Amino acid sequence: MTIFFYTKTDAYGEFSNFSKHGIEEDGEWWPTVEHYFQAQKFEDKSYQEKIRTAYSSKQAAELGRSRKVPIRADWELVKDEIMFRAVLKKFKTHDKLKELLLSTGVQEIVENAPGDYYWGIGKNGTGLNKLGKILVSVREQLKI
Ligand SMILES: Nc1nc(O)c(N)c(N[C@@H]2O[C@H](COP(=O)(O)O)[C@@H](O)[C@H]2O)n1
Repeated sequence: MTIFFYTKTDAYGEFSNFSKHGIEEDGEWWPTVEHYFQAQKFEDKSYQEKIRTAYSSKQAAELGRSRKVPIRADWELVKDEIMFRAVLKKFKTHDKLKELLLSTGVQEIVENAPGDYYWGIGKNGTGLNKLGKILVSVREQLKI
């Protein structure tokens, strides 16, 4: 069976980066993985802080997707590794989430995000599902 997730309130919503499960990175507390991931797009420290303190993951995503502030030149090269590290930290930080992820066994995990053909599968199912694949890699890492 395949595990699909997308919104925070549906089954496996905890797998979304928008879920309220914070992580500590770079000596700071980030309210969600989304806050951390979006902030890493920028070299501007004050803009990073604006994203870190955004009142919701949705607002953090909006700030991170704005191009009023330039993003780092190497973003496309580093974004997968940054996402993996942040998601791994989330599941190492929250024991209940770790249990939930391990309970999925060997099943495929899919971010059913209609508008996202990179991290999710997009509207027609042809997206790359990078986040789902990262969750599977994190699950493997947690078993070691
Ligand atoms: N809930 C939700 N809504 C969307 O519109 C989405 N695109 C996603 N996917 C998540 O978006 C994050 C990365 O977005 P960008 O690379 O900045 O566009 C990442 O957390 C995906 O899982 N989720």
